[in-house]
Order: sequence, then structure tokens, then C-alpha cells
Amino acid sequence: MQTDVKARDISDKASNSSETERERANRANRSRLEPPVLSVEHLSKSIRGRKIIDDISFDVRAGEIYGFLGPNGSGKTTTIRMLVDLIKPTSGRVFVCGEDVNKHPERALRHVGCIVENPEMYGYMTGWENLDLFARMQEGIGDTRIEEVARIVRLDARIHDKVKTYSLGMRQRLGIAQALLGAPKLLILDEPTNGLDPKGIKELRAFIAELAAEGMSVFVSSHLLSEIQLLCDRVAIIDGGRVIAVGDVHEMIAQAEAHTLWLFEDPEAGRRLLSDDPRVDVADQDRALLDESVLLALPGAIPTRVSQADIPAVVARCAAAGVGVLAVQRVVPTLESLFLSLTGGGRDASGS
Ligand SMILES: Nc1ncnc2c1ncn2[C@@H]1O[C@H](COP(=O)(O)OP(=O)(O)OP(=O)(O)O)[C@@H](O)[C@H]1O
Repeated sequence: MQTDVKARDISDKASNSSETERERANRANRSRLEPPVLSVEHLSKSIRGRKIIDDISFDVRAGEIYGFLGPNGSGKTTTIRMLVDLIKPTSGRVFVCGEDVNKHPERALRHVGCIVENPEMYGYMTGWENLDLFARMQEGIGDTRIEEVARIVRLDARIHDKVKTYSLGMRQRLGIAQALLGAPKLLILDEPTNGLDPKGIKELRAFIAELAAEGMSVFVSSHLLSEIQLLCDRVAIIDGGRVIAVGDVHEMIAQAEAHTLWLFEDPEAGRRLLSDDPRVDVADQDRALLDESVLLALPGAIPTRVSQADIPAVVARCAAAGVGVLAVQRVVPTLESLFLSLTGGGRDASGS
């Protein structure tokens, strides 16, 4: 099934950048009229008779941050490797800025900066020396551009230090700086937040938003819905090698059934009240598929399905019965529960 969710206006995802929401929405509207920067058409890949990628299609527009979301092993890296001609598709085509990646890789890939897996950097050399080494492999990239990319990824203050003294986040950003050297129109990042601490993730998010604000398209893969939700305009969701949905991630989340967590002074009395209430469906703890961080934040919380409109009346009923409500929290669905709502409950790795 392929669900195409109508694109909506862009919200405040780029709050760390200098671009206002209106400017961002205008840019999104303009870019809808332009030809896509990346077009993936019916791409498939079989390895030793096994279909790893099965007929996937999507477009990425100019200046768009596009999420490629799927669980481990769903086929994200294999797809990205085909996007940049590291492996050949079994069938289907990929176009970058209108150029066929398979037929004219050099012409197509001069518009692309990419990090697949961890970029190789030399620890005994400085950040600058590493960038300079890559710059020499391409034509027309001088010191000014190296300075520029170091500034973009916020490494300018440490660019002359040895890479072995860098944190993981700094190495990651140096990798992105390298990918940016040739001023690509499309930046492809495979799970860029892997291994980063919250500060590193926040910084990465901020400058990806800035790059997009300046017109670059960014294609980011992740297995974390929350990450994609914070970063991306639109998303393709991949599972078992098939794209099961394409569209606006916020709309998808809004349409997915959210859980509501309840925390009571007396959990047993609270559970009895909720179970008796026809407006509330008390969810099975194990099947609630809740985000671990939410469960940690609310230990003892009871997961339910309840319409938002009914919550005040249910809270009032609890209060009238003398059962104190400590907290009521709507939770963002996990990738797993989003899958369930997109596939109508029938998640099947084969996609059939
Ligand atoms: N060269 C290969 N030979 C056989 N199977 C492969 C090969 N490359 C990938 N696969 C299989 O294809 C599937 C998709 O792998 P892929 O690495 O693309 O997924 P992914 O979504 O990037 O996952 P992860 O986030 O864990 O890297 C997996 O089942 C993997 O085992």
C-alpha cells in the first residue's frame, strides 16, 4: 500500500535557523513548481535471488529536508548506495537534477554530497588537512571553500586541531563538511545522528535546517520517527524493502492513533475507573508499543486509547471519585505504531 498524504504548510522545524516559518513555507511552495532534485523511479534490487528493494519511487524537491524512515534492515542503506552509484539497481532509475545516475554517474553525482557509513578521516591530521586532501581530488575547490564549509558545520574554531582530539559529533560534522566541499544541490546522510549525544544531535539538526534554508536538498535516513519528525518536511517510509507511505510526517503522525498515558495517585483505583469508562480503551501494556523514554518519564503510567475531546470529562470523573490524577500525556506514536496505522494493523515485511 502506498499512502500519499497531502503536503501541508511547513511548520516550525527550522526554528534554529534564521529562516522564518513564512519564508520556509514560501520556499516549499516555490520548490513544488521546480523539477525534483532527486527522482527515484521504480527502483528494485535483488541480491542472490532475494528482493532487498522492491519497486520504490519518490521525489525530493529543491530545498527540502526529506526523511527516509525505516527500521533496521528495511533497506535504507541499500537504497542510498544505489542513489550514489555504489551499487547498481536490478531495475528502475534514479535521476539527480534530471541526470540519470546509472547512465551518466559523473554528470549526476557532481550535484551530490553524501555520507554513507562512517567517512574515513585521518586522526593524525587536522580537520583542515583532511578537507584539503579531499578538496585536491576535486577541481576548483580552494581554501575559501574549505573555510566556508568549516564555518557551516561550526568547526571553524577547531579546524586546525588534530582529528583524533575531536568528539564523535565533531568528526560527523567534519564528514558533512567534506560532503559539502563541492557545493552540492543534494546532500545525502545515512543515519547521521547515530552515536551522537543530544547536544550533537541538536547542532546537526540546526545546520541541516540552515542548509535547506539556503536551497540545498537534504535526504536523511533514520530509524527514529522522533528524529525525522523534528527534522524533515516530508518522508518516505520503508519497510521490508517497500515504500509503504510517502508524505508529510506531521500529517501521518496526526492521523496515527496516539496513546494517552495516565498517572494516578492510586494506580489500581485509577485503572478500575478507566476500565469502567466506555470512552476509554485501556491498552495492553505490552502491546502499547510506547516509546521507552515516555515510560521512563512516567513510571506506572497506564496506556489508553481515548479521544482528546473526552479527556477533560474523564479527568473530572476521576476527581469526583476521589482518585487523584497526577498526569495525562498524549504520546507521539512510535515508528511501530505508525506502521500499524499505515498498514491497517497488518504489518508484513514482504509488504503483501
Ligand atoms: N550484500 C548483501 N547481501 C545480502 N543481503 C544484503 C546485502 N546488503 C544488504 N542485505 C540485506 O538487505 C536488507 C536491507 O539492508 P540495509 O542495510 O539496506 O538496511 P537498513 O535499513 O540500512 O538497515 P540498517 O539501519 O540496519 O543498516 C537486510 O536484510 C540486509 O541483510
